[in-house]
Amino acid sequence: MTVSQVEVRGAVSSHELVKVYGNGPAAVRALDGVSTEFRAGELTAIMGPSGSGKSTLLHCLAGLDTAGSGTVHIGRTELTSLGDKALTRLRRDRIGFVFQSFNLLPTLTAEDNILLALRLAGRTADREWFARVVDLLGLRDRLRHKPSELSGGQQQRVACARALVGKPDVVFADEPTGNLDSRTGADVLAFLRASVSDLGQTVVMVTHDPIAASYADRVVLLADGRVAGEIHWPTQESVLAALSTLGA
Ligand SMILES: Nc1ncnc2c1ncn2[C@@H]1O[C@H](COP(=O)(O)OP(=O)(O)OP(=O)(O)O)[C@@H](O)[C@H]1O
Repeated sequence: MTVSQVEVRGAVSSHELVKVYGNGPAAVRALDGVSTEFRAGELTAIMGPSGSGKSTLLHCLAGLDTAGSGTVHIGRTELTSLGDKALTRLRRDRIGFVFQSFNLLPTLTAEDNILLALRLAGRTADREWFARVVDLLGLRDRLRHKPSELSGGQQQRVACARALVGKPDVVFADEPTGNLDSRTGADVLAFLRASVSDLGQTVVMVTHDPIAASYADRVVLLADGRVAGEIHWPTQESVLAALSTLGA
């Protein structure tokens, strides 16, 4: 398959992505030529040992960090060639984010948190889509609550709704269950899974957790800043076995 075919098919792709931190003898090659594709309508997990480059890759794919060389495409748009303004617009309009630490604004209600980015962009929410997302996430009776009045799992569900409400091309999730206990973590993973299976969204998630990875359609494995393999229809067992061969 040629690169251009990959660009058109994949929701997100990277080609020979290189990111070096620092310089001289202390330089760290966090990404060392990462070429990979994340397909539309799939939930993909990025896994690998600590320090293998997972967060750096996610941040470069999402336009939160810039690579030293190589390209990233979101659909047909080459993100790596965009100026600051266009990149900000692309992040706002076409990408959703879910972080480990929820990142909700404490003074706003759940509903206002969910809708804030759309309002700042001067867009109005598609009320039918908003209702589907809110119902999928079980947030209907929590919309008037502030984050401090919600449990950690509910706050992360609000963050998922915020990521999905603008119908982004892709949602990037960085350790979305890292701050949750296993039961509420399972709820959030089930919602991310349903956002793909039921709403047709595309999710790329960094995780350490083989259970979280087992919700994915595919796992992309990183080691030492390079793609070290992939697992289709991962199970906890297949993920653990693959990670142990990588020394994780
Ligand atoms: N801002 C930075 N400055 C210098 N080195 C960095 C910086 N961010 C990351 N690194 C280094 O780049 C490499 C990849 O880091 P990254 O955080 O992407 O790995 P990771 O796989 O997400 O790790 P973890 O699983 O521990 O979160 C590591 O060696 C890390 O120390």
